[in-house]
Amino acid sequence: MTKEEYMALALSVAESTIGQTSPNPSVGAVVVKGGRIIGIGSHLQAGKEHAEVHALAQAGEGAEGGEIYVTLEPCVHFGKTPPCADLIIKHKLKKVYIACLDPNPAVAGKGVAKLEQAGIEVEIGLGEARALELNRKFFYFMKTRRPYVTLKAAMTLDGKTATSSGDSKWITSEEARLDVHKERDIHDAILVGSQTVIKDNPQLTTRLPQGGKNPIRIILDTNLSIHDDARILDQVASTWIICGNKADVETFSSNHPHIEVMQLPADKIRISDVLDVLGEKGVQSLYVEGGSTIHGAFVREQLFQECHWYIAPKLLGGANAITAVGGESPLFMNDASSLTFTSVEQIGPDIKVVARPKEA
Ligand SMILES: Nc1c(/N=C/[C@@H](O)[C@H](O)[C@H](O)COP(=O)(O)O)[nH]c(=O)[nH]c1=O
Repeated sequence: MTKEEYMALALSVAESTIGQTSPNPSVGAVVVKGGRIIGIGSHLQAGKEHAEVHALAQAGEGAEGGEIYVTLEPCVHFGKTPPCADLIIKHKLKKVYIACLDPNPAVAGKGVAKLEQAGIEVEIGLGEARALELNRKFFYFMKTRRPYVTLKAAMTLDGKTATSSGDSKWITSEEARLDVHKERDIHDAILVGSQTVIKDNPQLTTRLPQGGKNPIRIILDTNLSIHDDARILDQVASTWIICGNKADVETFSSNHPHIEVMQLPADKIRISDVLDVLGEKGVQSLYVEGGSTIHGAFVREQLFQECHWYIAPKLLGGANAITAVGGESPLFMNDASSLTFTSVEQIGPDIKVVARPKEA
């Protein structure tokens, strides 16, 4: 295998753990000696061993004089296990290939410096684009201390997410809705507005055949208006409610002591305040399932990093049907958010379009 192929293997191993390592990044490592793979490892869960620790444990003494391919710069800090840079030095590897540097400015380059000081050759950048993409959300959070926001909407071909009576069951297919649960599984949190809770009474849990992690359910509810029997108030998953400063938190909390309520200082909920609060709570990735008014707020304030549009081959019609992105229309087309399509894929009878705002 070529060095590109060894790094591609490390990247594949890292990609297979996306969503399960939060708040840590997903990392993969491959140890090679004499053209033979002698160790493969990935970071599987925050608090557990890093990828290099697993790969080097598998390689054992045979690692001496070998090379390691790692998708993120080896750490220099003492966590659950000693720094990976020290472990690589201890195993006397000859060369380290690093796909991308740590995004944290406090540690970026420190792992490389430590390895080079110990006389180990380091090559940076092999598979860098794929390494940056795989931890895109983590890197964004590290840089901004705000969650990476993905807007998700399911709509008819003419952009409707419900009929004028509010009916939306179902627009997209089972297969497309299953894909939504895969997205929920890899996100730290999911967010909807109180209108969606009142209209749809959603569970907002991850229901995959193979199981999965429930994201934290975040409800924007200015006046704590959701009904006491709403399903998201059950104890199947964590639920946080963000409300305005006029809401009667005391009464709500006495009725629902297990629900975390975050009261913002203003009477209206501003998305930028929501993202600051969630960032402080360590939420790195946020999946916004709407509805229309919520999407309108995120789009108007340009506070999203990605949108996933699931489009069904149906035409609903009706100027009074519910549109995917509500709120006020800008006066001019120039005021539209300019995006770039990053992928379009068919899922069953539907298509999933992923688009991102043009890099600022
Ligand atoms: N109507 C549709 C959706 N509807 C999305 C939201 O309006 C629902 O309230 C939410 O997904 C329900 O969450 P649950 O209770 O956990 O299943 N989403 C989709 O992908 N396709 C649809 O056709």
